[in-house]
Amino acid sequence: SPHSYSLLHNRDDAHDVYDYVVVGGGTAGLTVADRLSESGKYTVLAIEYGIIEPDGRRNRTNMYNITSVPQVNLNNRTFPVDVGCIVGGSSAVNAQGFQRGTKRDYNNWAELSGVNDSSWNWDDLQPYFRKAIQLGSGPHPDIARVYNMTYNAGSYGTNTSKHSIFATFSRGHTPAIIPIYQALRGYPGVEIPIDHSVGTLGLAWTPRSMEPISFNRSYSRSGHYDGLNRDNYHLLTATRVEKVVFKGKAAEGVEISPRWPEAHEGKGKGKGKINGKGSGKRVIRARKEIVLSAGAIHTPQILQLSGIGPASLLKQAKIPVIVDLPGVGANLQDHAYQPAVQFNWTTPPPYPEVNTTLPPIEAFLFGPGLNLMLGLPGISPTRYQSLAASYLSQSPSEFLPKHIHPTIIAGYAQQQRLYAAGMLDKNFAFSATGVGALPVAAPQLMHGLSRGTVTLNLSFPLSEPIVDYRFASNPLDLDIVAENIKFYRRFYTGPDSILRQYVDLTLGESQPGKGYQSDEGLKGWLRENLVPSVYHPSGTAAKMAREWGGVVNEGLEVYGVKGLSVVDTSIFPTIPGAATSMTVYAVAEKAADLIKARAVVVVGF
Ligand SMILES: Cc1cc2nc3c(=O)[nH]c(=O)nc-3n(C[C@H](O)[C@H](O)[C@H](O)COP(=O)(O)OP(=O)(O)OC[C@H]3O[C@@H](n4cnc5c(N)ncnc54)[C@H](O)[C@@H]3O)c2cc1C
Repeated sequence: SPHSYSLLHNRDDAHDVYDYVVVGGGTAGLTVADRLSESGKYTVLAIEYGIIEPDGRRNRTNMYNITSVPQVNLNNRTFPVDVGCIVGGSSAVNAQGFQRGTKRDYNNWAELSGVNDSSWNWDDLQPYFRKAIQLGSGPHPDIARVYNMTYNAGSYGTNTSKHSIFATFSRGHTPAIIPIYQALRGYPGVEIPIDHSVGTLGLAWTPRSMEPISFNRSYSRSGHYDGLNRDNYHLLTATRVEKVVFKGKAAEGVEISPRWPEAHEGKGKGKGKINGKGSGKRVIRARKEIVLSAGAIHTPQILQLSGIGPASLLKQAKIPVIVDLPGVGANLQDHAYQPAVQFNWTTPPPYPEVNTTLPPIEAFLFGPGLNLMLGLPGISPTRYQSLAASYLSQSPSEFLPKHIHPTIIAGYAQQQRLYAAGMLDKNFAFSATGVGALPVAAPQLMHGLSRGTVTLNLSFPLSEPIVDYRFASNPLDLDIVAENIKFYRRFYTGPDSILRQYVDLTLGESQPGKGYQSDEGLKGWLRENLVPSVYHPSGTAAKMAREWGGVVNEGLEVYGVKGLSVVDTSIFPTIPGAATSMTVYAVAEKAADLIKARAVVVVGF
């Protein structure tokens, strides 16, 4: 019966009312649902469109099928918008790089709250990073010795319970990366932090979201769902939340529909339950709170379908307006992926004999977790100040969508002020590159200046939303990425480079190629080749002041209504200069504490 088994195969098995309904059984959703149900005091239902499947299979059945609109500044190319559609969400399918942003990233979040005493800053978030992420294991001692690999154990928790998320360092042993590693260590502008978890940048080793010993994926399902078996916690899969239903301004419940006409799981394996009743819609109510954790693409869609969003858009869609919140679906950010700057060795540099019993692994392109993260002063010592000055001189509305609401412009003006300061800071990332054994560098742009949108498809509101990254709508984005290319050209072949004896720029540069020397030439190449997303969408229901286009307050509660909160990457006011999953776990841990603190205990199911 559903009372003793937490996975519901059919929506008809769910109760009519729970204390909490969590929408989305993804990275944040399963974390929050675990924390809200762990005391046993509250009943919790998590609702997930995906099903229980093996992790890591990047195919179309565990990924939504969404394509961006043509990107006008990238030669009208379109891009896949990959988001996990599976229990565990994107944490079940992601690339497992595990990092947090720098101090400035989270201190900016506090600034963008518009309140003086915001606890969403670097210092106040660190205990939540330690609660969220346990140190699986540090590097193997041989690797630490050979590669000077250091890490800060104190950045992680020490819990070894299997109901945890683990950060584990690589056991990869790749002697062929040593020459590039040594050359980077001595290169001007490259600092050596203890690791990237301490809030500063440079050349350091990054763990992965892996369990120790087994090296299996550590993700929200393994750490926050498998084996919990709590009577007060149900997970309903293969079920779509279409919208939140209101009584006045109070969120009462969610309207759900089955993913398939007869929603059930385990078809053909004797596990599923088919009762033929699964095709209609149904409302499930929440006594205390509905938590939207559907991710940065679907959370804004659900809000808009529920009547919370820009009033002008809702009117066009003929959706009654519950609250006019122009920020819903605005402020979309991601990290952009720059195709590799690629050289060929004339003769590869020799690497030393390494005394270890570890088997070597091949890590030619990305290496065993060695990452170079740079701020703009490190990338472009000659231009960073002028780039910051020209950014600051822009009118904030200049590159936002036309006719955008004034509150969005006001919020962007704040972001612009903070990013212009960040451009002068060597610890505010504009470039992150995995380091491997080949003379190839494919940096990500970590703080784009453009802002995109997620909006309802007005013709088919229940189909996938319209995603527009609007990448390079702010032309300075391409200038910054061009500086990244020039950094790697200098590193491999410039006068300071100790690698230049192995690479000849004129002969060895296979990409972009020696034909692309001018800034205009490089930017043209980027328009044809750059990818605006590495699947880290963020910011579409931002925790910012309402007069700055914010959607949720300091408690992550949606402005203007009661009983509705958002906990996922949508609430990031600005994207951190780091892959996003570690941060969303910390956000979910903090959110669970905030939600519990405002709960009043009610007894009974
Ligand atoms: C291919 C890929 C590679 C990545 N690589 C990395 C990496 O190396 N390192 C890193 O840190 N980050 C990486 N990321 C990003 C990171 O995984 C995400 O930022 C993070 O997991 C998002 O968490 P979330 O809780 O916001 O959303 P998700 O984990 O995406 O969860 C949202 C959940 O809501 C469900 N849902 C959506 N709509 C509905 C609805 N209407 N009804 C019911 N359920 C719904 C979805 O199915 C999903 O399970 C990657 C992501 C992808 C897709």
